[in-house]
Amino acid sequence: MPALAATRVLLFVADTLSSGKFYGFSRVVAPRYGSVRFLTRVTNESQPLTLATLGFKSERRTIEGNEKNKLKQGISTIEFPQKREKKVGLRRETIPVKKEERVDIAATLGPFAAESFSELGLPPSLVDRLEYEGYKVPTDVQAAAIPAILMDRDVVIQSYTGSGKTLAYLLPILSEVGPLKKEIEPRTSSDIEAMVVAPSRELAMQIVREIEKILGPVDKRFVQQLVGGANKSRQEEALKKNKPVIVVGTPGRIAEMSSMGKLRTHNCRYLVLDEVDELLAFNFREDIHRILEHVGKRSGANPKVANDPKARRSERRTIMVSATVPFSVIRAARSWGCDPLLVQAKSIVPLESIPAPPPRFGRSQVSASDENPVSNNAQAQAQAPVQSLPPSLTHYYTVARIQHKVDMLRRCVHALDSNCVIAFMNNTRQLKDAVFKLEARGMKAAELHGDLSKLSRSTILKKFRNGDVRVLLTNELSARGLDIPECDLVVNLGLPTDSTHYAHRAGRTGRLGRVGTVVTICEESEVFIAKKMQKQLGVVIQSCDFVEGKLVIGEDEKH
Ligand SMILES: Nc1ncnc2c1ncn2[C@@H]1O[C@H](COP(=O)(O)OP(=O)(O)OP(=O)(O)O)[C@@H](O)[C@H]1O
Repeated sequence: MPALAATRVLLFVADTLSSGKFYGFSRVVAPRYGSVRFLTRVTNESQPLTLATLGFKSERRTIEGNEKNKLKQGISTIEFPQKREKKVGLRRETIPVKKEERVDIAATLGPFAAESFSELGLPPSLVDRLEYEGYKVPTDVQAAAIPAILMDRDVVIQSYTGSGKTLAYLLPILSEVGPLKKEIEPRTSSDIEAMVVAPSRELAMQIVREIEKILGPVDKRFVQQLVGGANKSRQEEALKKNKPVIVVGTPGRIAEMSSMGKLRTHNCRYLVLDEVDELLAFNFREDIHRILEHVGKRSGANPKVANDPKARRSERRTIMVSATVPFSVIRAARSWGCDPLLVQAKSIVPLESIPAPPPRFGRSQVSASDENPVSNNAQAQAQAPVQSLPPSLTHYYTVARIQHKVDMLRRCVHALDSNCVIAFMNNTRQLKDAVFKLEARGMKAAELHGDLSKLSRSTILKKFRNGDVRVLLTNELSARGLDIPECDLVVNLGLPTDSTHYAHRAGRTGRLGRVGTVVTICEESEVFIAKKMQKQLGVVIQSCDFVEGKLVIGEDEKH
């Protein structure tokens, strides 16, 4: 790190957030990496925290005329494959991708927006790999989180589903550990340097694939999956043979390997808890506790550190991530992290500045918006009330008797001409029956749930991703983190238990600015739940019906 930058880091760390002031970015010219952004203190405390108020945006060039066109066409517009070939039933047909599926990140640049990854202080080797894989413009949450993590801060990252949170934490980690890191020096130990924990095998494997993609085919051995249900001795052998720098896994398998002494994590520099609010659930508590206690802890080596809990904590960076961050996460992050920051697409605030929500009584269901710390934070009042759902989603509900719900699903898929559908049910035993009914009517369907073997689960997901399955019937297992960009429709056959669950299910569609539709099929007696969620999430859930192959909006909604 250049001397000037190092000085700023020290100043920054010394001048802690105890002053209650917010921090932003400034640019330092670093000979090796071009210009790099660093956090500095904001002088004008009365202004909202944006790149402009931080003197960040002002450094951006204004792009006009031809250059703007070029930027839109070449640099900043992400283009998805224009055609998706898919087998529907026995027919094989080519489905053109909808026009709206072109995501123009540059057109929606927010206050923390950056025009390139190199602007954010990532090393050139990593930026080259990103370019090669087609990642050219950072999303808002990436532009905010990457510099904050590079500044060695503990963070909680909250941003709506499909907004690119995975790369928001992976890129700063990959710029510090592994073959693409800034300072290339020979590795002196075979210790794990970064660990990512995710609540499901599918999500953990998805993160592994994302890291492998960035590392490239030669270096992908530097990441190792440690998911439950997979062969343990093979995982042990791979750890010994490949000496990975990053491990990604589920809490149970990681905790098991750790207690068996198979994982060398005392020098681990980064611990990521992805879908942290889910990882705080009771069933993961013991494993997560073990992980937090053992990863990146060198207590004993330095008696001064061993006696000071805060110093011990600060040996490792703790990064917590989710689209939904209830106050329980804020509380946990405060006790596990060291002066952590809450990083969102358009703001960065110290967690200490977030007040506890007022106690509430008599609520049967938890409200995502009520529990969202930001809506309780005066700093963030100007922000949209819905922060866990992408704005590109359209929400509907329709009414059907329980025995007609699957048929309503089929009519809904036809009317919306959807080709990649995830339908949620609450009871695993009903999934098989629903698949049978859809297949009998010529609609390719498959079930996905936790009772299937790891191999069956990955085979079904592969088929769904490839377009060999049109409707994936599943339960809560698939609600979190699953990234299938082509998914254009989510259907709730069984109602989600609360608005947090609604948000994660709904977020499987409309990824990264794509259009998406969410339809909840209620019984008459369940309509009030859909209306309650509409209020809690701050979205419009319109009533509709599917008649003669068309979607018809309910009469009362038209007025
Ligand atoms: N800068 C970028 N440019 C293009 N594509 C991107 C960029 N960042 C992320 N993506 C893609 O966007 C999709 C969604 O990203 P990701 O899965 O990280 O979202 P998320 O915010 O973690 O969602 P969720 O809350 O549902 O877990 C992925 O397919 C990812 O590869």
